Parts: sequence; structure tokens; C-alpha cells
Amino acid sequence: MTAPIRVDDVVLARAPAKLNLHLGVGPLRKDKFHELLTVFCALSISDEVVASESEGLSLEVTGEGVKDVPRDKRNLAWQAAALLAKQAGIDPDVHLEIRKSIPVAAGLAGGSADAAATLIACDALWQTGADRDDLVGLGAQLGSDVVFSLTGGLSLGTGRGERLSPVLASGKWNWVLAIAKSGLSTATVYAELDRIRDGQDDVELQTPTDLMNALRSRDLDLLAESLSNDMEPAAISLMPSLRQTKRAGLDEGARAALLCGSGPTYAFLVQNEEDAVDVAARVAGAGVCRTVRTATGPVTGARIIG
Ligand SMILES: C[C@@](CO)(OP(=O)(O)O)[C@H](O)COP(=O)(O)OP(=O)(O)OC[C@H]1O[C@@H](n2ccc(N)nc2=O)[C@H](O)[C@@H]1O
Ligand SMILES: Nc1ncnc2c1ncn2[C@@H]1O[C@H](COP(=O)(O)OP(=O)(O)O)[C@@H](O)[C@H]1O
Repeated sequence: MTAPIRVDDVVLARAPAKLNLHLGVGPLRKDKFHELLTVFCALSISDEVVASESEGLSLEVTGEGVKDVPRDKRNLAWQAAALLAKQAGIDPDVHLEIRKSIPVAAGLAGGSADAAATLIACDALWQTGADRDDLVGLGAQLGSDVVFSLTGGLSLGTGRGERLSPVLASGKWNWVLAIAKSGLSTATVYAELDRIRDGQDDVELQTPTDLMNALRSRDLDLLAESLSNDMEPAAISLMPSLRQTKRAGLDEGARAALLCGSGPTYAFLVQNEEDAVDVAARVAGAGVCRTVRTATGPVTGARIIG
């Protein structure tokens, strides 16, 4: 996290979308969350949050395809501001403008990015004196993915996804994102996975050694073989058209197709930008396509940019 800068009572923060390069889903825990073993990776698309001094808490959302994003306390960014203010013992006096670029309900952690950006923007605006551990603790209360949205880069996630350890690797990979026209609810996809597993409680989580080696050695072939997501059968069961999307990208030369989190976005790994253009053209019928890169630098989580 960068040191907070205060500019004319307005703070601008940015936080990235994520991919789960590996998503191992273990058994359902007593707290109704699943035990995970996942490798998170920040993507080069991000949302921005502008926090300005105001009386009371208010929120606006701008960008494409944002009509389904709540503008009230159901919004994770709203919850982030309210929680930080409560923790600091102050009133949540802020107007939040969320500038969305991350597709909504797409498995890319857009809401978590907004919550993370809001935490650091409001912390700077209100000068709460919270340290990084405080913000991480608040992030974990808001959602399982928010801690990664604060952290960025490349991390191994355990617990319900909130316990992170850095993966020491760097490199850039090209992906084409095939974004479906409608979203999938994370809770519904987890429930569908439980239904498919039908009470099987011996699911073992294993560290994805091949994936780690691929990332460290920047080996595209090994990376293509070692991407995996346990949620894929559940997402396809709920949205069977995903099968065609996956086929289309692979037929056009994508090296691998990875379902993003709980879906329904597919991320196609491609060798270079030329292949990205071909794959994007072929899967365009399935929804909007974007070409993005994974950014596996040291810190690309939520940060103040103005
Ligand atoms: C699947 C993943 C993979 O990174 O991402 P998305 O597809 O949502 O982006 C995450 O586990 C989503 O994390 P997040 O979106 O923060 O979910 P939360 O708000 O914490 O939880 C929403 C619901 O998902 C289910 N849930 C979430 C996390 C987890 N480890 N086990 C679960 O079973 C629970 O039903 C929970 O009530
Ligand atoms: N700031 C936000 N941006 C997007 N969606 C939000 C936000 N706050 C709450 N939501 C709700 O969370 C749901 C999941 O959105 P999102 O975080 O984009 O997807 P995912 O959990 O698949 O990564 C949305 O359908 C929306 O109702």
C-alpha cells in the first residue's frame, strides 16, 4: 500500500480485478464457507473510487453495464466506508463515486475491488490512523476476496480465501476475457457444487506444484496445462452455454480456458497479442471480449492514485 496523500478533500483510489489461476474447493465448513486453496493473480483492469468529503454517506456508480449495481448499503463499497467509520469512532461522512471497468458478477471480484479501494481512500480522507493490518482485518469482514483486492500481485490463498502468502514469481501473460451477458451469483455456484458433490466430504486440497513451477519459470506450456478451477462443473451446470464459449476459444487457438472464480467469465490464455485478436473475434458472440494482461508485480492491490 502506498502512503496516503490527501488532495483537496478528495481521494482517488484504484483496485484491480483478479483471476484464480488455481481454485481448489474443499469441504463446506461449519461457518458455511468452503475451505479453499487458491492462487490469486491481479489483472490489468481495475475500478476507481473517488471519495469526497460530504455530509452523511452517499454513493454513485458510473461505467458500462452498472445498472444492477446497488447504490445503497447493499454495495460493498458502502459497507466498507461504514465499517471503517465505525471502527474509527467517527461519522461516515463521504460521497463515493465508483467508476466501474470490472464487469459485474463475472467472477472477477469487482465488488471486492471497490471495497478495498474505498477502505484505503476513506482511510486517507478521514486520516483514521488505521494501519495495514487493521484494513486487512476490516477487508476480511467484508468478503473473502477483499484481502486479495487490498494486496494484489500474486498470492496463495487459504482459509476461505482471506489468508494470503505471496508467491514469488513475476511475468506477464496475455488473456482474452469472454464476459457473459448475465452474471452468476457466487453463493449459488458454491451451492451447486455441493449438490453435484452430493455429500462427498473427502475432498483434498493440494498445493498446485506444477502451476507454481510454471509461474516461476515463465513456462507457457506448463501454465496452460496446470490452470484449474473446481467450480467449473457447477458454473456449467447453471449456465450450459459456457461449454460453447469454452470450445470456441480453444478452437481458435487459445492455449487454455480458465473459468474465472465462480464464473461466468472465461479467461483464455493466449501466446501473444495476435492470437488474442483472433480468439476475441471468435468468442465475441458469447459476450463482450477484452484483452488483458495479468500483472504479477510486487504490489498491485488497492492504492491511492490522486
Ligand atoms: C469464488 C471466489 C474465488 O475467489 O470469487 P468470485 O467468483 O466471487 O469472484 C470467492 O471464493 C468468493 O469470494 P467473495 O465473492 O468475496 O465471497 P463472500 O462475499 O465472502 O461470500 C459469498 C458467499 O459465497 C460462499 N463462499 C464464499 C467463499 C468461500 N470460501 N466459501 C463459500 O462457500 C458463501 O455462500 C458466501 O455466503
Ligand atoms: N461495488 C460493487 N460492484 C459490483 N457489484 C456489487 C458491488 N457491491 C455489491 N455488489 C453486488 O455483488 C454481486 C457480485 O458482484 P461482483 O463482486 O462484481 O462479482 P463476483 O463476486 O462474481 O466477483 C453483484 O451482483 C452486486 O449485486
